[in-house]
Amino acid sequence: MTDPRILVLGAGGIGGYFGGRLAEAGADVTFLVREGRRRVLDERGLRIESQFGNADLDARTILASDVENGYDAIILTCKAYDLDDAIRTIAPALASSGFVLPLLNGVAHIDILNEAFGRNRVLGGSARIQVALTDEGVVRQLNDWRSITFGEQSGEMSDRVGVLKALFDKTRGVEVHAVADIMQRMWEKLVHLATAAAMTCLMRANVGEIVRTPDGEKIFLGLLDTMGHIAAAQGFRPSKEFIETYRKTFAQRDSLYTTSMLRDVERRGRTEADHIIGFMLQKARGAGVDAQTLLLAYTHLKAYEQRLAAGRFA
Ligand SMILES: NC(=O)C1=CN([C@@H]2O[C@H](COP(=O)(O)OP(=O)(O)OC[C@H]3O[C@@H](n4cnc5c(N)ncnc54)[C@H](OP(=O)(O)O)[C@@H]3O)[C@@H](O)[C@H]2O)C=CC1
Ligand SMILES: CC(C)(CO)C(=O)C(=O)O
Repeated sequence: MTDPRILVLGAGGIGGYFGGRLAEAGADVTFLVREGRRRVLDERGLRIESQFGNADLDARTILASDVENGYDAIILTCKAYDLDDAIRTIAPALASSGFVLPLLNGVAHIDILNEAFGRNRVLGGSARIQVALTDEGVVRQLNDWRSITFGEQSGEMSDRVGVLKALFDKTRGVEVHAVADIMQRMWEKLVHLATAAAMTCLMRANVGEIVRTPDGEKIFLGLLDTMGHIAAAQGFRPSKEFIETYRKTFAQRDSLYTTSMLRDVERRGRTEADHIIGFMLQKARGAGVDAQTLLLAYTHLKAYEQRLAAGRFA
């Protein structure tokens, strides 16, 4: 597999950025999108705005109704609430020797994908980036985070992981890591994201705005510890280095850092509350970890969902 046919499901923030960077570097990339996104891509092309270089690309797109078999790699970039539909859509596209690389936040989707495709056809993956799709359909990168990390669930350094890494190595604006401990990395990312998303959504503020309140830093760091205990109870204790890094991140008084979940709330969209915050709460309960702030954040997001569903936002 030297020049894999790659299908990227979704051309939103993550799919548009990483798929776009691969296409820009000459990889064989097709985007599987829905009608609305296709219209924008056909009219305006795929535009990436980034401090690592803007790009205007003619993205090759297909709809679910056009799907044919034969893709060697499918990069899955939907939100968790679209996962079931996405699985149904990509299943006929995956070549018999092909694999799926999901870039969703969280870890719960891995079991679902394993069930659908078999564990040996599903890589683990994680993206550390802040990127959003603007109202005009532009993929806008918001800071200098730009890494993608992936690997076999088994830990093997397989040829297909090497091929994918080599393709990303050719791109600009992407740092790529092929790793032998992807599940540990995904859990660490979940500890980071769940802490950041719970706090930014609960307070409707960025990290700096929270830290500058009298007790914000204490609550933030307490929640980071709680998330670490939850991960440890699942067999994925975050490393000391990881905790030290994020203790600094969540104590930074001038930080402008926000999360994609807060951006979803602010645009009155659906969130991944169940997949990220609800999942961690459920694991906390199972392990007997005290998680009051997490419970509050989850309740807050579920109340928001009800208000959204009832159309009670002006
Ligand atoms: N944005 C960020 O900074 C980061 C996001 N993540 C994670 O990455 C994942 C994706 O997030 P993000 O890119 O921001 O989300 P977006 O909403 O920007 O993009 C998701 C895209 O997937 C498309 N999609 C969903 N289902 C289908 C389907 N069946 N067929 C075709 N297209 C489909 C959606 O299409 P449509 O427009 O038609 O609904 C949408 O454009 C999430 O799990 C998120 O938590 C991880 C790190 C950072
Ligand atoms: C935590 C962060 C910013 C890191 O990539 C993220 O994943 C998100 O906002 O969804």
